[in-house]
Amino acid sequence: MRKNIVAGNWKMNNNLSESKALVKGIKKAIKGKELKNTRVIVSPTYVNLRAVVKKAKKSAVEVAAQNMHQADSGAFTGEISADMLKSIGIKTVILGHSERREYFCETDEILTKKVDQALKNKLEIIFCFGEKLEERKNDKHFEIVESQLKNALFHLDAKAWKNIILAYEPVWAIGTGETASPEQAQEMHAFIRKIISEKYDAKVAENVSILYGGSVKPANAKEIFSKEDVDGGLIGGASLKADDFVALIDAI
Ligand SMILES: O=C[C@H](O)COP(=O)(O)O
Repeated sequence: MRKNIVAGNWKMNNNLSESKALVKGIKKAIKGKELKNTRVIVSPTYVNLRAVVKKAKKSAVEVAAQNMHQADSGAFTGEISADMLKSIGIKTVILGHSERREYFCETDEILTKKVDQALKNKLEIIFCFGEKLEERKNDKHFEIVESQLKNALFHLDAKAWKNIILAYEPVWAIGTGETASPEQAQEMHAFIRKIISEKYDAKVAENVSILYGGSVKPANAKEIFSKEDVDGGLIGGASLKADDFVALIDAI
C-alpha cells in the first residue's frame, strides 16, 4: 500500500541554528502522534543536512537532500555526489524541482542521469515535475507532464519504482499563493497514475505516492489531501514554521 508523505523543502532558507531549531520543533510536536501511514520528511540545504540528520535521530522525521550531481565524483566544483549524501545518512533526494530546471538549466537529459545515479546508489527519489502557466493556458499540461515523466523515468524497470516518489508541482502555483484547485490536482494525479499503469501495470501505478506541491498551507491542505490520488504534499513556504508544517501533517 502506498504511503502518505508530508515533505518540507526548505530551499535556500534557514542557517544552522534555524535548521536545528526547526527540526527540533517538528520532532517535539509529532512525538507521540499516531502518524499511521504517513511519512514526514524535511529537506534542508546541503550544509545543514548532517546537523539535521543528527537532530532528527530517534524520531519519525526523515531527512532528504534537495539535489545531487549525476557523476560519481570528480572535478565538479560546488557539487555534491550521491555517495557523499549516503555517507552522512541521507536516504532520499529531491530531483527535478522546477527551480533547478529553470535557474540551473536541468534538462530531462540531465535528470535522467541523476535518476540513474541516485538509484544506482540506492537513494530514494522525490521526482518533481509540472507545467508552466503558459502551458496550462494553452491546454498543454497533460502533454508536458507526460513528456517529463516519460523522458526521465519511463526507461526504469517496474522494480525501480519502489524507490520513486512523484511530486506534481504546477510551476504557476509555486510560492505564488495560487494553488491548483483540489479538482485540478486530482485530475492530474489520476492522469499520472493512468499513464504509469499503461506503461507498467496497475500495481506500480497504485503503489507510487504522488504528492502535490504549490502553495499548500494549513488553510487548504485538508481539501487537497482528501483527494483520492493525492498522497500528501511537497511543501515550500509552509514548511518553514513548525506549527504550520505540523498542521499539514495533521491534515492528512
Ligand atoms: O518544493 C516545494 C514547492 O516548490 C512548493 O513551494 P511553496 O509551497 O512555497 O509554493
